[in-house]
Amino acid sequence: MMQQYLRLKAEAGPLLLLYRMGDFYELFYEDAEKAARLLNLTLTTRGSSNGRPIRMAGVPFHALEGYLARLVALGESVAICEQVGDPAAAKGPVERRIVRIVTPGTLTDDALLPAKADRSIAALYVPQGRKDKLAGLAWLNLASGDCRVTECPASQLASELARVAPAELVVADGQGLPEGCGDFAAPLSPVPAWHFETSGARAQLTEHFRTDTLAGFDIEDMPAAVCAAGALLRYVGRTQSQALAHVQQISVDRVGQYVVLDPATRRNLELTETLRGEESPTLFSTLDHCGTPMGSRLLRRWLHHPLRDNTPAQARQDAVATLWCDALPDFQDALEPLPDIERMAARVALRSVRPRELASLREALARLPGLRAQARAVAGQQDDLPGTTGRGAHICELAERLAIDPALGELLRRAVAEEPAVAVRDGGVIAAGYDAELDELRHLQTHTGDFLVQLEARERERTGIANLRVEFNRVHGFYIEVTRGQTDRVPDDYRRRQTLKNVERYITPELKTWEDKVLSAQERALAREKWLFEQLLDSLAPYVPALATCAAALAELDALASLAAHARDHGWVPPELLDEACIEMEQGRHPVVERTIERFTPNDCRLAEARRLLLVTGPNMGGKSTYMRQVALIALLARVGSFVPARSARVGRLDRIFTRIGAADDLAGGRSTFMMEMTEAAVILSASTASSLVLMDEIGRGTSTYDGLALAWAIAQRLVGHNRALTLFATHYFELTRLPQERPEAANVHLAAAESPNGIVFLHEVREGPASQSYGIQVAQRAGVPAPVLRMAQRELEKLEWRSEPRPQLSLFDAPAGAAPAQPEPAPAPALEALAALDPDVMSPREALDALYHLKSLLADQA
Ligand SMILES: Nc1ncnc2c1ncn2[C@@H]1O[C@H](COP(=O)(O)OP(=O)(O)OP(=O)(O)O)[C@@H](O)[C@H]1O
Repeated sequence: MMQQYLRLKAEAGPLLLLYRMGDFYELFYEDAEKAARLLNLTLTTRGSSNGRPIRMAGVPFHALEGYLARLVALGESVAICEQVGDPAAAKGPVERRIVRIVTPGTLTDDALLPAKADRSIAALYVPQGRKDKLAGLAWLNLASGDCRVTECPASQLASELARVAPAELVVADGQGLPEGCGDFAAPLSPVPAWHFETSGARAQLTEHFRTDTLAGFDIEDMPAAVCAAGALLRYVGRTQSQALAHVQQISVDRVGQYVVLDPATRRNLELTETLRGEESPTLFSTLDHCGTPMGSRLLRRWLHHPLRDNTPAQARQDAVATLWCDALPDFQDALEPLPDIERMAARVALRSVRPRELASLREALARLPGLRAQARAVAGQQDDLPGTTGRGAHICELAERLAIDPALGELLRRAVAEEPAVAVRDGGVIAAGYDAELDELRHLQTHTGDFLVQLEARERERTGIANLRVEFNRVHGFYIEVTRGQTDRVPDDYRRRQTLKNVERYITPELKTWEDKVLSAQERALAREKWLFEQLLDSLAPYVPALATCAAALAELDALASLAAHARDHGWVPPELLDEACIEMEQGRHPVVERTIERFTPNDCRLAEARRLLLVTGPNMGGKSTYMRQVALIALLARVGSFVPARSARVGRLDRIFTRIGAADDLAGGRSTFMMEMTEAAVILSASTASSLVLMDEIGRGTSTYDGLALAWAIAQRLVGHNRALTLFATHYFELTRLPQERPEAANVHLAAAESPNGIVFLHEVREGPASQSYGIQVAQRAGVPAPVLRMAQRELEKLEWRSEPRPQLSLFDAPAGAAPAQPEPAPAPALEALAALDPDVMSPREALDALYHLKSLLADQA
C-alpha cells in the first residue's frame, strides 16, 4: 500500500495528498506533520519505513469539505485520492486515483467560495531581457468561466494585481514577483517555465477554444498575455477532471479602460475592506442592497474598476436613473429569491452541479418571465428625475437577455424530483415518470410491503404459528421470525438464518428469491439514477452559454438596482461627467461616514484647471481625512456610473487616483513609516498627470519638523507646477499655506473649529483660506490628557512661538526660483534665547536668582 501511496504522492508533487482509506482521508510523512499543525489534528504513526515510524494524520471522509475550506483559506493546495477499484475484487491494495485537485484559485464548490466575492486564479508572464517589454497577466474566474487578459508595463503590475486580486498566482518556476509587487500576498504556484512559451501557449488556447487562430479574441497583438493565458488554462485544466467547457472566450482589459487605483488607494479608500481588514463599513457594504450574490459580486467588481471613458460610465448612470422609480422596491423583491445561476451554470459545465441546485434552477427559470416583464415595464415608464427620460434602452436589452428557451425549464421539470436528495448516490433525484425502467425498479422496492403482508398471512396459515412475523434488517435482509416455543412447527423448507435468545429467524426459497430481486432492484435503481443524471448533465450542457448570459444580465440588473435604491433612499444625484479634468461638488458628503453618524456636515469642493491644488488645514479631528476621502469617493462613484452623495457634482475624466494617507509601518517589508511615506510620494510624483487625483495627508510628518516641512513644500510645489495633478494636500505645516502666494493654481481651505467654554468644537465645515490655529492642545484635552501635562505643553508652546517660527530648510533642495519662502532672519538676542530656555517650574529660588543675574549680564554685554 505504501508503494501505491508513494507513487501517487510523486504525482501530487508539493500538494498535500489526502489518501482515502475506508472512512478516512489519511496523510503521511511531512504532509501529516503539516496538516496536523494547520488543522490541529492528532499525529499518529502507522508501520515504519527504514526503521522509522511513518507519521500519519487523518480526517473523517464526511468532514472533508470543512477541512478543505480551512486548508485553502490558509493558501494550501490539496490533491484528493479516492478508491476507484472494487475492494472485494482487488488482490493487492484497492486501486486509487487522484480525482480532484483543490487549489486556492480553482474553487467552484459553493461551500468553499465566498458568496459575494470573486475568487480568481491568475498567471503572470514577465518577459526576460528587455525591460521595456510589457508583462502579461491572464486570469480566470473558474466559478463563472470569465477569462481575461491584460498587458502592462512592469511598473504597473502592482496595481494590476491589486485590481484583479487573484487568490492564487501561477508563475514560471524560479521567477519570483517583480519589484514593487511586495504587497501581493496570495500563494504562488510555480510551473515549468516552458508552459509560458509562445508556441505551446498558443496551441493550448487554440485547442481549448477549438479555433485555428486567436484573431477572434483580439489578442493577436498581446504576446505576453497569450503566454500567460496558455499557461493558465494548462494549469487549471489539470486541477479539474473535466474540460473547462464553460470557458468560452477571452476578454481583453486594455490599459486605459479603467481609472488606475494603486494598492494603497484601494486600501485607503476602504472600497471593500476597512483599514482594519473588516468587511464593513466599506463603500461596498454601504451600497450593496443586491438581492443575489451575482449582483453583489458585480457591484464589488464595478467599485474596483472605475471607468475612464465617459460613454460607458454615462450609460451605466442612465441605467441607474431608469431604475430610480417607484417600481424599484417591487423589482428588487423579485430579484431576491433568485439563486446563484452564474455559479450553477459553471458547475453544470464542470459536471459538479448538485441535484438540489438543479431544482432551484428550475424554480428560478419559472420566475424569469415575470421578472423580465417587470424590467421592461420599468424601462418603459417615465421616470421621476428631470432629464433622464427615454433612457431605458439598456434595461430593455438586459431584460431580453433573461429569455431562456422554455425547453430547459421543461426538461428540469420532467427530470428532477420535486425535492431531490442532496447527492445522486443517495437516490431519489430523478423525478417519477421520467424513465420507465427506473419507475419499474422503484415500484419493486416500494411494493415490498404488500408482498410481505401476503407472505406473512400465508405462512401463518401454512404453519399454524399465529405470531409468525416477516421482517427485514440491514444486516440479515428478509427473514421469518418464530418464537422459540413454536420452532417445532416450522416446515422443512425453512432454513435457519439467525438464532437469538427467544426467537429463531428463517429464510425460505420463496423469500430468498424475493429478497434478491428487491435488493438488486435497489442497487439497479441507484445505478440507473446515476446514469440518468449523467445523461441529464449532457442534455444541460448546450444551455450553459444561455444560462451564463442570463446570469450576467441578472447580475447587472441587480447591481444597477442596488445603486438606484441607495441613491433614491439617501438623496444622491447623478453627477455630470465631463471631458476635462475637474472635480466639483456642492454639498458633498462621505458616502460611508454619512451612514454611520447622526449629522454629517456637507461640504463643497472645487478642483479645476485654474485651481489644481487645495491645501487643507485645520485641527486634528477636524475632518480633513474625511473630506479628502469624500472627494475621492465621489469622484470614484461618478466614474463607476453611480449617483453621488451631493447636491450637485461635476467630475471629469481621470486616469488615476493616488492616495498617501496615514502611515502604516511595513516592518515585514523592512521599511519604516517615513520610508513608506517617501516611497509612496515618489510613485505619485513620477506617475501622476494633469488628469490624476492625488490625496496627500500630512506628508513629511515622519521626520523632523524642518526636514518634513521642506519635503512637503517641495512635493506640493512639484505636484502643482510639474505634474499639475488635481491634489488635496492636508497638512499641519502652516508655512505651506503660503504656497498660493507663489502658485495661483494652489488655494487654501480649512476645516473650521471654534473654541467654547467647554473646549474646542469641531464644525467640520470646509471654508476658504488657511486655518488660523492648530488647536492641538485643545484636542489633547478632549482626548483626556492630564491637566498638568496640558499646562506644561501650553507653556512650552508659548515659548516656542515667542522664540521663533520654525523655518523650512529649503536649501536642502534646489527649489524653483522664487519658490522658497526663505528670508534671512536676524539672529535672536542671546538674552532672549537664554530667557526662552528657562523652565521656572523646575527651578529653585536660588537658581532663579542666578538666572536673573545671568540675564542681566547678557543684556549688559549686548549693550
Ligand atoms: N463633515 C463631517 N460632518 C460630521 N462629522 C464629521 C465630518 N467630517 C469628519 N467628521 C467626524 O470627525 C471625525 C474626525 O475626522 P477626520 O479623521 O477626518 O479628522 P482629521 O482632521 O483628519 O484628523 P487627524 O488630523 O487627527 O487625522 C470623524 O471620525 C468623523 O466622525
